[in-house]
Amino acid sequence: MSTFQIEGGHQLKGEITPQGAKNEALQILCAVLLTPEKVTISNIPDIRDVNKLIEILRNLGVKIQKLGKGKYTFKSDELNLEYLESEQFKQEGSGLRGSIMIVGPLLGRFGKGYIPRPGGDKIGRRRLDTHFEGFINLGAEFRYNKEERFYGVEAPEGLTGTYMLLDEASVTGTANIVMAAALAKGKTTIYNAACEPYLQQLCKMINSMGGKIEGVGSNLLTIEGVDSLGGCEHRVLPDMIEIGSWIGLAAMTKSEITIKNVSWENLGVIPNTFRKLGITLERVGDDIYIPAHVDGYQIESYIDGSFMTIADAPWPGFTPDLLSIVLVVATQARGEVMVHQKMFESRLFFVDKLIDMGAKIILCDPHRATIIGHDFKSTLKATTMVSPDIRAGISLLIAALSAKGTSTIHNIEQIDRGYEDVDDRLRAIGAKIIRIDS
Ligand SMILES: CC(=O)N[C@H]1[C@@H](OP(=O)(O)OP(=O)(O)OC[C@H]2O[C@@H](n3ccc(=O)[nH]c3=O)[C@H](O)[C@@H]2O)O[C@H](CO)[C@@H](O)[C@@H]1O
Ligand SMILES: C=C(OP(=O)(O)O)C(=O)O
Repeated sequence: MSTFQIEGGHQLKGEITPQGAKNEALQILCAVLLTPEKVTISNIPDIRDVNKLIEILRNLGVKIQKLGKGKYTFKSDELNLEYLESEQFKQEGSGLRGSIMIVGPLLGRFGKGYIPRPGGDKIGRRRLDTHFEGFINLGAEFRYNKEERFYGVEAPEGLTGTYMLLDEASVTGTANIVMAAALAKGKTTIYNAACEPYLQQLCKMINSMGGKIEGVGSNLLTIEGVDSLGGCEHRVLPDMIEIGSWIGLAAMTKSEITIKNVSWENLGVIPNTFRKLGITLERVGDDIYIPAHVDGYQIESYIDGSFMTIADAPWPGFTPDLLSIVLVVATQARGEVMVHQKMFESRLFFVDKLIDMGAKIILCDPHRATIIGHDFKSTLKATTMVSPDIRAGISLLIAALSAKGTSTIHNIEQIDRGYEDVDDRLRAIGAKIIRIDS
């Protein structure tokens, strides 16, 4: 378990460039399995989850070449499908959430796909029903080995397109079904599809491989199956969750920061949600400029004067992955806000660490927390904490950077799952942070 030691209370200053998006990269990497031809992907973030998935692809027989930082070619022309039934795969496949998305392309192309119960954040129930109901709708046989927690789908005669209404707009579920349907016979219509930029990027990639997907960006996708898909080049978008994290960091440490090349048109309601907390952020070309908030920031109320709530919702609503950051930023705002995490039931429990640091938070129930901001009249106190999940981890890091004294965060592997070289990049803008590997 590695550790960060953080000396807080220093203003930061400078420019930071977001990494490629973790959750898009995980989808795009799985899509290389759709074709025997070469696929070139750039802006792949160098983070634990992505590197684990690349390792799984390599063990599956994908020929992988690194061309430079974040740029790789993949060729899935001679796959070793026996790996899918090995003990090694049972270990490796369960190491992250994103591995679930190898099932769709394998099922579409080879008529079978297997996966151990995938890992990822322990932030509440993370069911896979939407994925497997989708595959069953396309004609696959489903089996589940309860003891080994091992899932399998098979369709030796191939898949057949159909209409389906998803029970929920699952992000990885939609990606999985889209990839399977891209190689099914006939037309598939997916209603209540998730439509995050991650999915829009996946659909654009499949179309550039010769796929026929319409409705990209909406919750109604139509996929005309094709016999085979070809190679392509794809660039991963900047990580919108990292961008939101740096907005929160800038406000909370009263720092003047420019976030470079953010792809504004793909940020949805994220900038305005931070503005509701009173944070000033300006669009300068494709950058976000955040001035130093020397006089703090005032949470808005609704037009009728009622109390602000920030809640998650499927895209184009506010992403649940940024609510932990909103919550920590609110601890130093002027005013009160309720954070309502509707999707995950265990993602707010990390607030006890913030309460230990002196934050005024009432955890109303597992989904809702009310935060009464300090308006910097009282700084958070440094402490020792353990990072429970990726977004709580970065939120605790932001809290530590704003706190008085030296904090310690253990289990920073959780942060490394999704943030590339986070300590180096934050040191470059003035953060006092030391990594202690163990
Ligand atoms: C690898 C990856 O891409 N992970 C992301 C993906 O996870 P993942 O694809 O696993 O998440 P899902 O979209 O399937 O579901 C997330 C949670 O929200 C609930 N739910 C979902 C849709 C809905 O309409 N109503 C609803 O309540 C689900 O029951 C579940 O508890 O999407 C999540 C939701 O944006 C993000 O937090 C994760 O970072
Ligand atoms: C919950 C997240 O990741 P995963 O789905 O990989 O656990 C996240 O990125 O915030």
